[in-house]
Amino acid sequence: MNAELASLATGQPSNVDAALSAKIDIRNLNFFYDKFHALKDINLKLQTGKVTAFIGPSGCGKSTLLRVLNRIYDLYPKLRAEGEVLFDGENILAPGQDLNLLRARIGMVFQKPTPFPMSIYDNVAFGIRLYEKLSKLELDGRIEAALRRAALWDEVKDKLHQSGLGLSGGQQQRLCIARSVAVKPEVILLDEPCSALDPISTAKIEELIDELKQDYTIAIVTHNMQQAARTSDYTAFMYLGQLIEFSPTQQVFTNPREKRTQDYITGRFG
Ligand SMILES: Nc1ncnc2c1ncn2[C@@H]1O[C@H](COP(=O)(O)OP(=O)(O)OP(=O)(O)O)[C@@H](O)[C@H]1O
Repeated sequence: MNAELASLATGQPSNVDAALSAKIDIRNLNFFYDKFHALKDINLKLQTGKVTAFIGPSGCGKSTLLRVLNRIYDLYPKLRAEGEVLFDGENILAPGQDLNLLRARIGMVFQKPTPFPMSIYDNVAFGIRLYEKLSKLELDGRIEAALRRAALWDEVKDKLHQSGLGLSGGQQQRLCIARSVAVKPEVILLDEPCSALDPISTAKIEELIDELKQDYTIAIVTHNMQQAARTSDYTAFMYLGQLIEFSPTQQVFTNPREKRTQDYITGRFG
């Protein structure tokens, strides 16, 4: 078997040290919106402590894939996943999972900032209060740490008890990242986190991704090729529900294996 086929068969990107560990190992994943087959036999590994970018034309299944990873689809009837998603070796698609715990371990930040209609402090405290009983002092410490982690502390430290909805779009998105980080997840899923942001806020989020990857495994969906190239270690190119190419980011952007990847990244379609 040549390297490309081996890479697709194992879900391991080509040119990757096989000794790297997979935080999430997606095996033969198929996903259906009722009768519509949205993800077709996906095999892919998210390496621990790395950033994996998902790119591809609108409707190719990027967001669907991210939503499978923390089982958001369970909230809706007639949606179903087949195959396996191993998270530290355990299949999270199997019945009997504690979905609240899963969503704390695999956090998600959406395209549109979604702060809750409550104070900045309570937004970040929300998830912590669900899972842990902390003293006021401990909670204060955790909230400060999460806001610092999300590069937002300096901008909000004097107005923690004002509404999160009063922040700018870029600040709201960093608040959502702080809320996700506060519950100490292991994986963070970012679904086009910068699409509603200006270039300065976008640059801040990108810096943040770089910083966060020291502690977390990150997956990011983006339509911005420069952003994928800047922020990620690996890039997955999807098309019509299939994984077409999965390689180290530098390779995808300098020497893609597939013509369809080349056409997409050079703007020839999509
Ligand atoms: N709730 C739903 N019910 C039925 N079909 C859906 C649903 N959500 C998505 N789809 C379909 O599944 C396919 C994949 O959609 P998805 O949102 O994952 O694509 P995407 O690559 O993230 O697109 P975009 O870049 O535009 O956000 C599309 O054909 C879409 O129409």
